[in-house]
Amino acid sequence: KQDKTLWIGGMFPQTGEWAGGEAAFPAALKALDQINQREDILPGYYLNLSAYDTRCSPGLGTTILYELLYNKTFGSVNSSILMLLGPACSPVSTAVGEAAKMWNLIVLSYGSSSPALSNRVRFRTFFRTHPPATLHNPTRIKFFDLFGWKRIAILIQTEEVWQSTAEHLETLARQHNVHIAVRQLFDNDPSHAISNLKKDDIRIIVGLFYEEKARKVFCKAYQQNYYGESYVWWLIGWYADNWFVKVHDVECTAEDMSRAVEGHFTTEIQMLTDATTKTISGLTAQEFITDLNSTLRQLFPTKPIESIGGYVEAPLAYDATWALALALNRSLQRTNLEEWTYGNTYMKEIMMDDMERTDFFGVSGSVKFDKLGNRMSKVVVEQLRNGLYHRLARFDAEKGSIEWLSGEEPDGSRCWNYKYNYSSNN
Ligand SMILES: CC1(C)CO[C@@H](CC(=O)O)CN1
Repeated sequence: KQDKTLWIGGMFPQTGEWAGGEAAFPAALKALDQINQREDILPGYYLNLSAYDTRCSPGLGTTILYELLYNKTFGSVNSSILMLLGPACSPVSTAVGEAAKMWNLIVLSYGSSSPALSNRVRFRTFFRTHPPATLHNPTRIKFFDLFGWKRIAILIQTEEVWQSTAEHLETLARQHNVHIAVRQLFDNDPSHAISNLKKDDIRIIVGLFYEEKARKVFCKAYQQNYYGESYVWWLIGWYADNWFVKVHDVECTAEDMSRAVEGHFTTEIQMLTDATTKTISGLTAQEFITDLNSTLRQLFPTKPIESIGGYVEAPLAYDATWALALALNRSLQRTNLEEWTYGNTYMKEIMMDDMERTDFFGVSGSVKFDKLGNRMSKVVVEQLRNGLYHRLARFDAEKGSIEWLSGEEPDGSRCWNYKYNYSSNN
């Protein structure tokens, strides 16, 4: 008996500001193949994906949305897409997510970090397996509490994602009687902001900026002698590992930069679980990555794996595809999805409810959404020592617990404890 087809849309950027679709699309297709082989998921149906390249452009993403909505005929039957997998880039998710709710279309992103997307009024039907950038903040506050760091500054590049993350950090800080003494914004040149931090004798700084600006910040900090053991920098952890010695765009040497950045902490969302247990797909996270690596080597034979767009986020795309299929599988028990049309708010409410029930173990860890449609994940804390990043701890924001990694727990004797047990009462 020929299975009937259910359609979903897909948006995967292959070029642009963030070409996250390069690795995310193959990962999503792997999940789709595995799902369509499972008799217990959407029995009697074949889940088909109509995917497009958004080039990380909001305008193109919007035209693709209309194409998906109004190109009523997929394959041989008239059908509407039940949900949208993607977009990846925040600006595209902002445009598409705001419009999609008007068609009662659920949007499940695997790559958008903008805190603005947590607005449940604007993005009523938006979910994401990629946590918002604000998820770093509870981890930062936890460490400030731990070390009695009471007086903090935030150095912010003027971009929506960083400014809204800073606002969230300030709100959290107030609840934990941590004082955000200074907020310094900069657009392109951080020199003035850094001299202000120095004038205010700030010692603990949270840096919210992209990698290219990070190099500018630390070259200026080096030149103003605003670095060393009396300063504790908290940076974003997903820059390239050697970001500070790629000195092509700053006037400092790799030596200067290495001295300026030595000892800083980073926070990064964990996107591939360390667990060795089988996930919803039957594969362990390692088996998934090994299989993905061999596929990516074939697709991009000349590119080093880590430089393929969305390589780090690929587990989020794989798990998003599973989350989408499992939600539809639940809805199938309650309503006839073949009769779905975009005006059917009754069916939309069922699918929303079933998406909100998402709760399974995937390759990126436990997959669940909070009431704003945000993924909750663990956050890894690292420290740069002698130019190499060391994993210190993993923080579970949901439980508020820190898991110290191999011998890094602060026992008062280790180098990093005396070095950074700095109490900024000044
Ligand atoms: C960790 C990062 C690089 C943050 O930006 C995301 C892309 C975006 O939010 O536009 C992808 N993942």
